Amino acid sequence: MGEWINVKRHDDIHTTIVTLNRPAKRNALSFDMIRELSDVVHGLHQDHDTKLVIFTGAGVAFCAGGDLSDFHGDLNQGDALELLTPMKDVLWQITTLPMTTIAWMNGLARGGGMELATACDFRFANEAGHYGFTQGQLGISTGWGGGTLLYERISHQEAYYWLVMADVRSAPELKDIRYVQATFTDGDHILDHELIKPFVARDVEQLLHWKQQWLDARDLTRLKERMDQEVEACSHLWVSEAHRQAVAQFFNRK
Ligand SMILES: CC[C@@H](C(=O)O)C(=O)SCCNC(=O)CCNC(=O)[C@H](O)C(C)(C)COP(=O)(O)OP(=O)(O)OC[C@H]1O[C@@H](n2cnc3c(N)ncnc32)[C@H](O)[C@@H]1OP(=O)(O)O
Repeated sequence: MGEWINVKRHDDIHTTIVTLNRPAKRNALSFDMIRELSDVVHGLHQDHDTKLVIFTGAGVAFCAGGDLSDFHGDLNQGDALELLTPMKDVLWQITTLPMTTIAWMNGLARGGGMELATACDFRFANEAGHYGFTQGQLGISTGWGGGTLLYERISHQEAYYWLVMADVRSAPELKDIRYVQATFTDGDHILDHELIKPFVARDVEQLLHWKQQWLDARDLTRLKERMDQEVEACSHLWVSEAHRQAVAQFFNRK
């Protein structure tokens, strides 16, 4: 078991649950966590016996995005580019995993936490949570490639509008724009949940085939280029006064 990322394999049903485990910080992704998550995801790429991977968070949050103590407001553009890139690589690796992936959004998510969910094939959201691509409120744009991925998940019009509004939405609102497949209220026992049972019922070959079909339907070279461009664009906004002030305001809020 890792320090920040728990991995629980259920070999009998070919399913693995990956849990971000930093509840006191709302599972905000520090550099250490990103390194650990990267190792986990690379391991999954070599795993030919798993058909389903479920990403979730411990405590009340799915993920509060990048840890703003690590991704702080005083980085220069080059440093921001360098520091944002590893998580973009993780999101790329998650997107291209050979098995079906689900974001079980057990609670709130913000910023990069939404990007992580967007890298998964399907999303289910707790009705108690609230969710936002709030980067626009921080003077930046999505920095890990998740804005690009959002255009793969929902209509271009809704994606564009949400990124500009940068607002926080309820789970039913996410369902309205088809960002999540369904919402839930009782999500503690993931594998027993009615929403997950149909995935578990499919066999390994079926799920691997459908995932490959999804990957084949995309221009992955262009998708990767667009994710790289997104990180570059975010790194330029990172040095803006609006961003520096927004991060300072977050830490001074209490
Ligand atoms: C870097 C990549 C970039 C991207 O590509 O998008 C990003 O992800 S930028 C980060 C975007 N995320 C945010 O702006 C979220 C900031 N956090 C919040 O707005 C709130 O904390 C919350 C997530 C809505 C939760 O609110 P609440 O339940 O009221 O808890 P607290 O605010 O008291 O937080 C508890 C604890 O967690 C720490 N925390 C939360 N989020 C982060 C974060 N992103 N980075 C670092 N630390 C975070 C918060 O400081 C509290 O710590 P303590 O004060 O020590 O208790």
